[in-house]
Order: sequence, then C-alpha cells, then structure tokens
Amino acid sequence: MQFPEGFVKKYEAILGDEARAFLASFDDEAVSAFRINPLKESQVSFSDAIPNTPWGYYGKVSGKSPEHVTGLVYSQEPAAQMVAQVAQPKPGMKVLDLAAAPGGKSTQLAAYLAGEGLLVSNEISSKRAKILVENMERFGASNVVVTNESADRLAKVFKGYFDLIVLDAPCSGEGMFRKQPDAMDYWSVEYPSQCADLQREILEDAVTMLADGGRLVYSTCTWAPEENEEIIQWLLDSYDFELIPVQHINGMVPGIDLPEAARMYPHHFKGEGQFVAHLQFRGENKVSKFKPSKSNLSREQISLWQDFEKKHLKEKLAGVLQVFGDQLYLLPEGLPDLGKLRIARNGLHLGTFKKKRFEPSFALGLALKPSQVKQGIEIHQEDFVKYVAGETVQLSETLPNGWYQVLVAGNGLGFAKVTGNTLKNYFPKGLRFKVKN
Ligand SMILES: C[S@@+](CC[C@H](N)C(=O)[O-])C[C@H]1O[C@@H](n2cnc3c(N)ncnc32)[C@H](O)[C@@H]1O
Repeated sequence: MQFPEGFVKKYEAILGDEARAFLASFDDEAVSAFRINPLKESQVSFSDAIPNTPWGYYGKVSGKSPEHVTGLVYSQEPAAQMVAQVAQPKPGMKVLDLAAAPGGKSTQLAAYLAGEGLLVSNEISSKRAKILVENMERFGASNVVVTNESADRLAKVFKGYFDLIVLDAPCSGEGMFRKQPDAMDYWSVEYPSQCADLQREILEDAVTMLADGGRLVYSTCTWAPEENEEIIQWLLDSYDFELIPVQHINGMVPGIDLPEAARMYPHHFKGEGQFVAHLQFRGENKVSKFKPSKSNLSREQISLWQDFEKKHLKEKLAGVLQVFGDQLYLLPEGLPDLGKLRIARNGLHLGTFKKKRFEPSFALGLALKPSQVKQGIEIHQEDFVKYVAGETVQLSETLPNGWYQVLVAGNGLGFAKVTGNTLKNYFPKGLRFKVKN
C-alpha cells in the first residue's frame, strides 16, 4: 500500500520494532463482520462468532438478503463493535450518540437499551442523518430520536441530561485506510491536530450534557495520539473525570501512557483501527429545567390511532404521540421539548393520517415484534424477491381484507394491505431492489 508522506515515519517512531508488522498488515484484506440484532424476535444461527462479544460474527451478509432487509443483521467491522460494547448502556438509561451516522454505534446502543429508556442519535450532516434514520428504522429501534444538529445547539436543550454520551468523533480516519484507501487523500502530517481542535470543541459541549455521575465514551477510528490519548489527557486536565479501565479483549492494547484506554491495531486485533476510552463524570452540571414533550393530536386523530391500535396490536404502545403535518410519531417519554432542534426522526414513525383513516408506516412494521401484532402474513423467498422489487404478491388463500404485518423468516417487513388473495405492495419506493438469480 502506498501511504501518505509522513505516515510511515510517524508510526515507526510510535511503534518501534512493531512498525514493520503494523505496516505489513495493510496488505491483508480488511476484516468484514456483522452483528445480529437482539431486538428481532426470530433469530438465525451463524458461525464464526467474534470472541467475547454478545452479537458479533466475522463474515459478510448481503444487503439484499432477508436478514439484512428485515434488520436482523447490521454490517460493522469488529473493532468498531467494541465502542458500544464498552459503553454498554443499561435498559432505561438516557443515552446520546453525538456523531452517529451511519448508525453502527447507535444500533448497538439501541440493542443494549432493549426498548427501555431513550437514545438520541445525532448527526450534523443532513444527508448522513437520512441514512442514519433508515438504518435505525430497519434495526427496529422504537425508543430513538434522530436529530440533525451541531453539538452546541443540542447542548442548549439537554444540559445535564444524559446518563451516557458516546462521541465517535470525526477524525483523521487512519484506521479506515485499509478498508477505504481514499481516506488517505485527506491525510497530512498536520491533519490529526486539526481534527483534535474540532474534537475538543465537540467535547466541550458533550461535557455540559452529562448528568451527574454520567459516563462518556470517546472513540476514534485513527491511531493518531493527538486525537486519542492527548484528547483524553486534555479532558482529565480540564474537567472532573475519572477513567474507567477498558478491558483489553481480543488483542486490544493499552493506550500510549494511558493504560485504561484501548487501541486496536490490525496486527494485534482482527479488525480495522480504533481507539476507545471510558470516563466517569465526577463534576456537577447545571441541569436545564424543561417542559416535557407533549402530545398534540386532535380528538379525531386520537380516535383513528386508537382504532388502529385496538384492531391490529395486542398491546398499547407507550410514549408521547405527536403529529407533524399528517405524520404520526411516538416519542420516548421523558424528553424535553425538541421544538428548537432539527429533527430527522421524531421517535418511531407510526403512520399517516389520510382522510378519516390511518395508514401504518413501514417503520412500525419493522419495529413491532410479530408477537405484538394480531395479524401477519409470512412470505417466502420467491415472494420476498417480488415484494422488495415492488410487485404485488398472490396469496394461496383468500384472507379477510385489511392490514397485515408482512413477515420474512419470522421478522416484520412493514405492513401491507390484503384484498382477497392479493397482498398489495407497500415496500417503500426508495428502498426497492431487484435480486439477481
Ligand atoms: C466516525 S463518524 C461516525 C460513525 C458512526 N458513529 C457509526 O458508528 O456509524 C463521525 C461523524 O461525525 C460527523 N461530524 C463531522 N463534523 C462534526 C461536528 N462538527 N460535530 C458533530 N459531528 C460531526 C460526521 O458527519 C460523521 O458522521
């Protein structure tokens, strides 16, 4: 591999005798992996588990497979999987993923939350925030709000609010060089310290959003000490934090002069590059008093939603119902009013109010476990191929007309209407694809 000028020298100085093995590892193929999604009711068994992880496997899953399309798996290389594993929120916690797109850490954090508590997944780029929404929806995470904000604007709303903040910071991306060689185009000797300036700026806002006793997990996909240990040292010097040691599993090595942190190098750890540190906040933050988010539905809308809920769901969904235009969302409880923020996903999208009726969303049919829904229709591989291409599906029997959750290998793939023996197509136009035989 042809490295940018200055890169080899830098890592020879940092790694000494190990530099040769480190640089040679770039000639190996990048490691592919995925996580299974414990939020999905029907599981599939895979082989080649990543040791010491609850959900990780080595290997590739096609983006056109039922496992991917129903959100049963999320592709993510092994080192990146370690960040949310270090954070490991408990169900019920209030969690912020501050730089979240495309959603690798957020989906994993949502898996740990298991539907209880809330996750604010934030992404500053609106284009990337859209991809993040799509990935969170496919994962079926119901208690997630996606914001499209800068850290300083978020900090105005969420002072002293979060039990856990993950900052997977924008960085010089050296750890991605093997997987995406064009990441090298941006690199220069000065680039890591430029990134470090931005990282400190974001962290200043992150700190103000921590609740007393809250935790901060900081990670990058680079090996540059300027963006890693030096950032953590700056945090320790500037604020009241204590390091929580990261367990060095699967070939992680201690941080440079910072044994509590972890580095992942491809010549030690089967994966790409990553740094992670875990801190506990010992300071006291101002907490903003806030008006909680309130429901804003008209009587007619409440009754249309309740009719749908009664007819199709086995249990009531908990949360705050909010309507935007004709779109109905379910916000996790306990959030401040988000009116001043740019929102990409106002909680779980339940559906659309049309003239005197309610139409369930694709996202709702992905998020509900089949055991929560009264009627579902399982479609098999041949019909799956037709359905994702946008075609209607002919059923082998005539069923009562109405909405059914579409099931593929026991997991939801949205809702669709049945008339007689036809399953109409409600697979979103923007997501349709053809599977080649
Ligand atoms: C390493 S990526 C995040 C990857 C993501 N956590 C995941 O696991 O899928 C860093 C993200 O930071 C965002 N970013 C860039 N500048 C930022 C800023 N000033 N404040 C907050 N986020 C920023 C980028 O758009 C990018 O999506």
